[in-house]
Amino acid sequence: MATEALSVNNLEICYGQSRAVNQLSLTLEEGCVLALLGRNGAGKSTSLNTFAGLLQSRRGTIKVFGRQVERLSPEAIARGGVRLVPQGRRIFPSLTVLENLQVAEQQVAGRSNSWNLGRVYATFGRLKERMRQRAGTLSGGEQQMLAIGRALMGNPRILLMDEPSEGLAPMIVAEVAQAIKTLKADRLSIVLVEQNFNLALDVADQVVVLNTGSVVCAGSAASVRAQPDLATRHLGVF
Ligand SMILES: Nc1ncnc2c1ncn2[C@@H]1O[C@H](COP(=O)(O)OP(=O)(O)OP(=O)(O)O)[C@@H](O)[C@H]1O
Repeated sequence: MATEALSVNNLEICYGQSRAVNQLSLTLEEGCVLALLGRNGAGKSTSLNTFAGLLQSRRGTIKVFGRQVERLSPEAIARGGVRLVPQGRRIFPSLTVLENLQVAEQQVAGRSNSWNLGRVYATFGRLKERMRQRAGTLSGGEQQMLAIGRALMGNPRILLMDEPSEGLAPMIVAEVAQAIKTLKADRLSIVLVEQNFNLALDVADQVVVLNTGSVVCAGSAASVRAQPDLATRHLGVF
């Protein structure tokens, strides 16, 4: 039977009195990619930040490999194997590639520390070539690889990726897609927030579409692909 990596049930998330996400439920199976899609302001980043413990939900549960985490600190959730690749990358621009990776390194007690510098460099050859270069001088695509590499150095079991294709040229988006496929082949479980519909459908197994904080469609990537009008209605894709 498939193992549930992340299981979210009936989540409600508010900013003060304003409700950003309502009754969100989803299940991410181990080794799969779940794409969370929707227009600007749909509630995607809010949901992802809540899964990472950066925001507190008002209602609902979040389970990571069966363990309830919605009241834990971001640090405890990260130690439990959940790592966020934040929107805008948030690397340290004045540090080198190597230093960025080193400061992100975290040994996790009780779990095999399967990610290290060597493995990150083997996955992203470009980072190895540029390891002495200041991160702020990397191209957008390279910075995205570094942001993913930093998350990997924390030995995640679940990666939460917030719009990794943002601001990247199509050729580089293809590289990001390839990287996601490589990580999936390594059995990482991934929630991918995207506005790039084609990238999301290329790599995802499951798709959840949000509109103004509510789920308007959920299903396999194949079933979403078979509903072309959905993209126009909820995602602004023409
Ligand atoms: N810090 C905040 N305080 C108040 N409201 C917020 C805050 N952050 C987000 N919101 C609101 O919550 C809703 C969901 O925003 P969110 O950033 O999650 O959307 P998104 O789907 O990630 O959009 P985008 O693709 O533009 O990042 C929006 O209406 C937004 O204005």
